[in-house]
Amino acid sequence: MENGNAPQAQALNKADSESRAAKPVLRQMMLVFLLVISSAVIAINGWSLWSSWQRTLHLTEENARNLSVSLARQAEDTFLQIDLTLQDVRDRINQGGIEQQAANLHQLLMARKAALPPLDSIVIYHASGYPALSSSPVTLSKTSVADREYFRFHQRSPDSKLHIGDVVRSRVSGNMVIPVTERLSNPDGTFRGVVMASIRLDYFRQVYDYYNLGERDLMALMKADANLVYIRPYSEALINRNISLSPLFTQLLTTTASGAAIYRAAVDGRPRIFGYARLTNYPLVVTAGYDLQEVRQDWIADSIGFVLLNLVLLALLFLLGFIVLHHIRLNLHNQLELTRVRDQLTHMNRTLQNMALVDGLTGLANRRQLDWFIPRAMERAIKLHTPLTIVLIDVDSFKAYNDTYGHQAGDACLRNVADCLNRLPLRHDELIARYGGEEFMLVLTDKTQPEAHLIAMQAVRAVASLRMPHQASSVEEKVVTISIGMHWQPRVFAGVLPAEFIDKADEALYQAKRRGKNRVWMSNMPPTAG
Ligand SMILES: Nc1nc2c(ncn2[C@@H]2O[C@H](COP(=O)(O)OP(=O)(O)OP(=O)(O)O)[C@@H](O)[C@H]2O)c(=O)[nH]1
Repeated sequence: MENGNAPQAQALNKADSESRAAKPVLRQMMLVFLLVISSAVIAINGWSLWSSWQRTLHLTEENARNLSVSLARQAEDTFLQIDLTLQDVRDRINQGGIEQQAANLHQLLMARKAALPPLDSIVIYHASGYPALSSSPVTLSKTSVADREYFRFHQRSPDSKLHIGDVVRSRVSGNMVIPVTERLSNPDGTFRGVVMASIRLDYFRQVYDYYNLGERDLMALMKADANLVYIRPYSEALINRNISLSPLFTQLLTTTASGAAIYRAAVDGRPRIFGYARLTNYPLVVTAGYDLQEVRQDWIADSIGFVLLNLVLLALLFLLGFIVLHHIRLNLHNQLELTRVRDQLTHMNRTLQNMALVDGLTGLANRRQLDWFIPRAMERAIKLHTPLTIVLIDVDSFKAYNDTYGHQAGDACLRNVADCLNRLPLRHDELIARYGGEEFMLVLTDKTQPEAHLIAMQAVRAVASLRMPHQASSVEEKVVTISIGMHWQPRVFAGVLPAEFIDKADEALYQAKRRGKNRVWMSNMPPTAG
């Protein structure tokens, strides 16, 4: 029975170790799954955020470019009106002189100034630099502008084109103004003077303030020589500053007249997303720049909800994964417990079964098993047309043995006899059982009569050869012996009862006893002494 426990214990250990081995594999699989999922979520979100940032940059560039183009058109319109006015004044002077039509020209200057809000004043200067006529209705200033950059430019240059000068503070009005001038030439080409329309810098402040921009965003109007004309946010210190080292002038404007790019502003070094446009007809450039840091902060503020939501989802996914893992572990543990309990029950069942079918003293099959076995053996013999033998064994003079050596010694004697019988060469479909008291029984299948008889003889000789002393024995050798009665049937027919077989064997045993014990008696064969 102990041997029967070993496979069960092995199976139990196997299931246990398999389950233990399954746990880390499952945990690893789940961790890999979570890792793959989280990597995918992070990658998708990263890609999505990157795309969103690129879209934001692209849109901001578009906005900056559109804004700069719009500012360029506005500037173009402003300067065109002034250009036309200056051309008109110059043409009239060329036709009729200044002094000759002073009253008319004065009226014209006043009318044009009134019609053009950006203008601070329109002044006609003599070649000496002193004003000849002005749009001002009051007394003419006596201040010379011969030292002004624009005046010296026209003195030097015979070019009759419109000139936009550096921003100056008007000596008449005190306002910061952009002098827009044209040269007046005598018929022989010599310098006759300058006609100037000054645009109030404040006008650009009004125009640029109209746009709704962030505090660090920037708009600027520059001359083509990279001198700043106006900048928002306004700083007087920056007016007329030259920013020719800006990438706008070193790279961008060298290839395209308008566009957008990210670069550090020359005025404060902050990176911005700039749109830029060069005016078509005038030597001016405008830029509009959105502060990159502010754009990024706005984008982060817009994206933070999305990122947080995804992080929460990721956290939930992990939580769910660990809950599932926990449940799988629990399930495995429960399965293992169930397997263990089932195996224990099976083991207990087998133990009970063995206890019910095995004789406690000798370890041989008991009477219950024998009663179950004989009908099966008979059925098999009927079906296969094979012989069947019942061998009944009785220990000789056993009462006397008990009386002589005691009941304990009697039990030991029975165990020795049982061991001896157990060593007989029986097949797996044959049985040796304790029939009751000091009686044993062999059920032999598919054996010829001589074969069966030989087995019985072997049993008698084997027990006698144990030479267990038995002083009270009626046998001459005074050792423990057995007597055997057996019945051999070449064919078993349906309807024959086990009791009929046993009775015949019992009768034969009686004969063996009667004829001196320590021998075999076969019901249908002559007796043979042991
Ligand atoms: N020690 C012991 N004795 C048992 C056991 N079962 C039966 N006996 C004894 O076996 C004896 C059987 O004696 P009997 O049936 O009179 O036959 P016998 O003395 O063997 O005489 P013969 O059969 O004629 O040889 C009885 O005294 C029983 O008490 C047992 O399990 N242990």
